[in-house]
Amino acid sequence: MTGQPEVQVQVDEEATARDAADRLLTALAEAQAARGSASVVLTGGGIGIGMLREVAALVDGGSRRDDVDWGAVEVFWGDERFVPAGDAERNDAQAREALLDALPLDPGRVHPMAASDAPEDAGGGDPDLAADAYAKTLSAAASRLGGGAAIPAFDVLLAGCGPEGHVLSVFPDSPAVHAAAAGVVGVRDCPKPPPTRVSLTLPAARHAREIWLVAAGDGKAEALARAHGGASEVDVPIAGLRGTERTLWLLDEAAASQL
Ligand SMILES: O=C(O)[C@H](O)[C@@H](O)[C@H](O)[C@H](O)COP(=O)(O)O
Repeated sequence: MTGQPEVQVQVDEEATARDAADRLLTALAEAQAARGSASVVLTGGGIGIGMLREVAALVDGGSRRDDVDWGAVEVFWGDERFVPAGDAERNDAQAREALLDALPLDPGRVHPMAASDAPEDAGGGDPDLAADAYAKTLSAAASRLGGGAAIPAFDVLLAGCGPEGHVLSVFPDSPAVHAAAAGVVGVRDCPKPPPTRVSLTLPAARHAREIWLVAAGDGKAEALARAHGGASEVDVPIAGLRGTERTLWLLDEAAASQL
């Protein structure tokens, strides 16, 4: 597991999202060159989706379009809002609108978390059932992509940061942050609406080769400083983000202002 994160700072949120997009295209292309496949874990939130729009701008007819063999990219989610399919609140709905629907992805390699109105045997109706269903999805993928028996060695896991240091749908001193096992959990009474979600645990996220925390705005500065200063992951969950090969914080000047 890597030590302190590598921090890269851009002038503002737009530049941070563009930098993250440029880096993601390079990382996916490098993963495919090295291993013949590439896997990315997407997240939600303003900059999590904003960077996907920047990827779309880079690949839309531009020189970067053919950098990545999109049919060989595996797409996962680090967390999802447990609402009906197609609900605009869903992270996968926002990702599809921002980027995915414009790419020649293999639908069989795009792995959304269950919607609340999915059939029960597909994880619908209860966030714990959805978590169990996603754990099975990850286990099947792990056998194809490599990594531990249950969790793939994701090439890049993207994460945002809340003002109190939450990441994915893992909040300070919550049941999810105390989940010691590498897995997927149902989240209830989430402080950030909508209240019911499904999320990877921090130990599951730490299977990723690279974890990129992408954050902007002075509202994140204190949490980032606390995490960088040694706070526990229970108190500041972003402190628990450590990739097996690299941990990268992509920040704007405001978010980095207290480091
Ligand atoms: O589903 C979600 O809401 C995200 O997974 C969440 O973890 C988000 O990334 C952070 O809350 C940052 O969101 P902003 O970038 O909008 O501040």
